[in-house]
Amino acid sequence: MSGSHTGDGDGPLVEARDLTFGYAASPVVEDVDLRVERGEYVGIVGPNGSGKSTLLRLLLGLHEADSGSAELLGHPARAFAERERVGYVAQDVTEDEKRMPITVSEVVLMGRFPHAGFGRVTAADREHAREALRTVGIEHLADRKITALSGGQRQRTYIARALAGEAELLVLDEPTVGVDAESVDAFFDLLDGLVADGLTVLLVEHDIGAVIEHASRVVCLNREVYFDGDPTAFAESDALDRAYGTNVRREEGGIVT
Ligand SMILES: Nc1ncnc2c1ncn2[C@@H]1O[C@H](COP(=O)(O)OP(=O)(O)OP(=O)(O)O)[C@@H](O)[C@H]1O
Repeated sequence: MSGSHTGDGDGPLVEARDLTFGYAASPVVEDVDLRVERGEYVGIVGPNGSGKSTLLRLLLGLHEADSGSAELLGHPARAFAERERVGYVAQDVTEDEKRMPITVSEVVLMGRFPHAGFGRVTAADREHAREALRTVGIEHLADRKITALSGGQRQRTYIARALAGEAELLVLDEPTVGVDAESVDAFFDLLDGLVADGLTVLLVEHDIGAVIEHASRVVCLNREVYFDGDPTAFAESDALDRAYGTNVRREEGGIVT
């Protein structure tokens, strides 16, 4: 999964220092320090509107920080060029996507383009793409138009594209929104398997219980970082109550905010 890239040594895949950003005058992400090492599985939680998606976009270099810095695989995030090394599964279906009358297998094959010699996709590239579809369990959807997928199937398509591209880091923004409970369990099992195979995962997720169960580390955000560390310690800490500004109920089988 680590691909053929070796240039960045063993440094962190993500490194943010004092990262601050606001759409208008007041910041929605403030003084955030975050470091993600290779092999980690980091879950970002926080109340609605707490800056989680914005933070991901800053880390990916899609917004320019007002102050502080964000580095992706050792490069300033804004200038990072080797996009195939980082798979991003965004929350919403983009307008571009809606206009794309292409199939699942074509989307996944696009992950191979940076690897294809002289811009030519080979039989080996196609096999990589098929393998990625098999890994995420949607081989049967290969010829389906991406505009005709459920939310969960779409997420898997973009994960497959990242795998086909040999991404080292997978960034997901609320991948289980609108996905039924059974499929959510299957989805987290899939992520567990990918992490076991060496992929690094950074995930924004509203289901705190799922993050505590699956991630190796939890970051709790409400504009600023309220907690960064071990999931079990997080479940027992008062950071959750402070960040959500409410008493969070801990019930068997989950955490209710
Ligand atoms: N493009 C934008 N222009 C102006 N304000 C924005 C924009 N995107 C987000 N915001 C505001 O920034 C704040 C943080 O939003 P963000 O989407 O990062 O939060 P979030 O934690 O991901 O929320 P949710 O859990 O509801 O998806 C919110 O107050 C939101 O209304």
